[in-house]
Amino acid sequence: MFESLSQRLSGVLDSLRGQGRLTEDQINSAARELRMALLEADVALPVIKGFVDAVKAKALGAEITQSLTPGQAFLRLVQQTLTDTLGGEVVPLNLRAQPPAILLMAGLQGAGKTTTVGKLAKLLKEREKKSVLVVSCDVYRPAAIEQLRIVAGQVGVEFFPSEVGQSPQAIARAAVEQAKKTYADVLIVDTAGRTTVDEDMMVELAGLHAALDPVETLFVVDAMTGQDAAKTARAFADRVPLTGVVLTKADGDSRGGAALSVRQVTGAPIKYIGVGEKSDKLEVFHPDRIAARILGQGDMLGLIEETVQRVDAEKAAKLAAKLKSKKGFDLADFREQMLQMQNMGGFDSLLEKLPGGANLQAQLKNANPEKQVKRTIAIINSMTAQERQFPDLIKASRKRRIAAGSGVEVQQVNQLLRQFDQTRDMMKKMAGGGMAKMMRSLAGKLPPGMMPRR
Ligand SMILES: Nc1nc2c(ncn2[C@@H]2O[C@H](COP(=O)(O)OP(=O)(O)OP(=O)(O)O)[C@@H](O)[C@H]2O)c(=O)[nH]1
Repeated sequence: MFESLSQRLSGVLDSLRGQGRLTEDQINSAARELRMALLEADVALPVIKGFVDAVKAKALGAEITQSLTPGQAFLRLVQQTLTDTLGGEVVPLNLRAQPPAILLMAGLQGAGKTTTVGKLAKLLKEREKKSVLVVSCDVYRPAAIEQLRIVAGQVGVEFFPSEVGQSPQAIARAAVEQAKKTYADVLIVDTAGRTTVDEDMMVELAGLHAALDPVETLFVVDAMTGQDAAKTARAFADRVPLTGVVLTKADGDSRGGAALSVRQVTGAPIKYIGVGEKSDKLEVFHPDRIAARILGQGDMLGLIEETVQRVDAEKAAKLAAKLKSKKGFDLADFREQMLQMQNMGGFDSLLEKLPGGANLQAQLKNANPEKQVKRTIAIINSMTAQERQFPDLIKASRKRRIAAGSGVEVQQVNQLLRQFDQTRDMMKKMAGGGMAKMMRSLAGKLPPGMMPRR
């Protein structure tokens, strides 16, 4: 995410690290570098000016010039300014309305509106336990209505059919009636987008807004379009009161200009960030965590949340019980853990949240964890049930057979067995109550609604 900006900023900060003191000249030069990095990231000019002025003014103050570790103090200052520029605090989705809470989606064609409707519907259904109805008011393209129908089916929410030729407002009103009749908690209304901002689109959107009186009007915008994204958002915000922005395609090689400009240019907070095409690739936008990620500090809390959400709580509980039983932890359990890791949905998004910046991520990606997990599962699959239960008894001749059966070298079978031993030792230590303690303390730190409810 925002890789080039991340590298540029980390470069500026690295050059200050380890300095005993920072002179005014060094601060001015770092400020110039920051300005260049933000220009390259296609951040809107007034935002750059505000950012650099704020950093410079504070950096020249006593806190940094007299700090014993000025490089670190400067990093904290940039991180805080970056967080503020991205919006400061998380602004949660507002669903406080007489049901159905209506979410109106707006944006240009291809920005990712329909995909985002699906992602949002899934998130509300699975994490908030809301019943969701979706409807398309794109009466110009039957394919758009069909796309929403398919997306709704994929994420398992109700779809209200509409047809080309109907008026968008009539569709919207009928959908509200349907939502009331079926006691839906949330109604998400997808709208038609055009390739550029045009008057007809604005009039239609303003009409829909007036007819629906939505609790949220979310502007969906492609992060790849840089500061243009902020300008387009501004044009929309001038016509309908936007309550939030969804920044899509942040997984691409977007330079970061949209994320850094949108809040200040429109006043509307970024509420979600789209990080992939699949329906689970939508994250709540945490300005502080994104700032930390951009500066290579990682996002451990995000990583933990993602892990907790995706791990199957029931299986984890069974595993914990088994650890305490006489049988203990065996290779079948180890395989189960590997399958759960696969289930965590793409290692890329996990790696991105580790501290260490782009370089470490690249190194880890080269190690190809996905492939290693697959190989581990293949090796365990080639064993007999008894071997999985008592791996210590596997003889050399069997190791050769297992290696041949799973298409690997014997050395890799040995490596897996060593890895299993280490994991088993660790699990034994945790079984003494450590695991439960860790989970409880984690649960206390997570925002409500983040723990799995299975
Ligand atoms: N990589 C990536 N692709 C995305 C993301 N969100 C949407 N897309 C892709 O962007 C393309 C356009 O998305 P749509 O949801 O069809 O866009 P739309 O705004 O509804 O477009 P119209 O219906 O034409 O107005 C699709 O190929 C999506 O898969 C994202 O967060 N990451």
